[in-house]
Amino acid sequence: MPSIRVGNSDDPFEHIMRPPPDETPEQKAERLRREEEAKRISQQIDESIKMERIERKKKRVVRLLLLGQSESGKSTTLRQFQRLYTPTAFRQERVLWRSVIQLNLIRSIRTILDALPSSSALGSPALPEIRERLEVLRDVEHSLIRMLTMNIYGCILAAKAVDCPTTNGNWPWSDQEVYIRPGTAWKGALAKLVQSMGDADGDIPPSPTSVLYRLREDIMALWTDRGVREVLRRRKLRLEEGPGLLTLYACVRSFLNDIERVTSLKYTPTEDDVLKARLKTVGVSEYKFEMEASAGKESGTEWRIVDVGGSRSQVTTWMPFFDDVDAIIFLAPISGFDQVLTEDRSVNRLEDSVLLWKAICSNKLLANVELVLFLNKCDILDQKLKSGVRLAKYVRSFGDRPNDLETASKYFRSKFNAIQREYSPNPRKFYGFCTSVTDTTTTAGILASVRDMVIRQHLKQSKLL
Ligand SMILES: Nc1nc2c(ncn2[C@@H]2O[C@H](COP(=O)(O)OP(=O)(O)OP(=O)(O)O)[C@@H](O)[C@H]2O)c(=O)[nH]1
Ligand SMILES: [Mg+2]
Repeated sequence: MPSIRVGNSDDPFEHIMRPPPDETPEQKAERLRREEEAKRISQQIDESIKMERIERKKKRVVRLLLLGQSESGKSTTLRQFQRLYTPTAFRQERVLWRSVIQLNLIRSIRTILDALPSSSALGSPALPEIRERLEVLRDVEHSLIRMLTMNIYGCILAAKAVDCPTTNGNWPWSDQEVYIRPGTAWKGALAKLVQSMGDADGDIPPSPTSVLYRLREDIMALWTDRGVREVLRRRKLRLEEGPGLLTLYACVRSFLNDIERVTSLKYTPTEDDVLKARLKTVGVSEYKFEMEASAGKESGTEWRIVDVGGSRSQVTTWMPFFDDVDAIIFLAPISGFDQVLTEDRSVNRLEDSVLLWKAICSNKLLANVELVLFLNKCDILDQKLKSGVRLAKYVRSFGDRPNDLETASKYFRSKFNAIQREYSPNPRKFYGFCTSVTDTTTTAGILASVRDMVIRQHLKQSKLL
């Protein structure tokens, strides 16, 4: 490329910038003033670029991965993070969960209806009529699923024939569980849908809210009927009572302990309801947020929490996220010692968790990643043991230790710790907590410890780089 040579200078701009030869003293003073001003502005810009760079370096992006089998409590843990660290957004989104919670409740009622024998010689004399009136809930369930699936633009939510056992499978939707696709887009889509309905309740016809309200007495009568309870007991539809939550069977979540509240016309989910709602995850989603100043932490810390689908077919999607992660929270729902996986009824839930834990501990890609173990669903474990289920019957090595929560959780903790010690490629510290992630008070303290540990680990890693 030809160069422009003017005078003795190699600088092509000198020629352009050189003052005119006939410059008057006034013009010169004005030029110098302008040059001084330009220099000041340029220095200001340089300074702000420098500051921005320092800020960017200081800004922490911490990555946390949630792992564990399906229904272990990963998404619930993520919601706890959201509740604690982005409380405003979490509160605002509560209304979007109403349809999911209504569906959870209706599912449980339908499971009970399906479990009842057709003979009318059962429970109170009014039961046959009650059952007949409740049949309409099948249609409501159908329309709620449709709304949560096809009607939401682009099938952001989807219903799929999954692994969910049914009592008699004679209903077209009985083996389907609604799940969410990755990302938070479903919330936006649902918000738009609720808005577009235009009515105060945000329902679609037939309004699930009004049907549930009309049937609330019947629902309560069904749920409290002694004959019905006896059938559920005989058919081994185990009732797992959590605080305010009652779980029927492995895959059916319900709000049967809150019928009056959930079926009211003005029902808006509470924060606890959102934590207890069941919406299966399929795929992997990264949730980004900055801690709100109101959450008591400095803003500017960006968190990226990855929530994965835990069912067996989903495990292969975890791998790409092993790179560049600061810490992993692994959830093992220890209440599942006497349960099987919904997707493979030949596999014991606890055994599956142990195998997954072993695989994570021994993974070379994760050799320097901190592992935090949540022995989850301790509330259900407690109730199970108190109701007389003997742990040693399912876990022989538990032997004749006392059949209580404290002994059982200590036992599990030491077993998981031993696996971690044996299989980790490099020695690592063991962080093991007994959790009930639906419980906000205890979980808040645990998540604060995890947060501090993750930030410490992140800083340590940054210094090593
Ligand atoms: N009682 C009780 N219920 C819990 C606990 N943790 C989670 N749950 C409930 O168990 C159900 C499953 O929890 P999720 O957080 O959806 O499970 P997940 O691991 O995300 O499951 P996938 O998305 O299928 O992988 C939800 O209804 C939760 O409210 C707990 O500690 N105690
Ligand atoms: Mg999930």
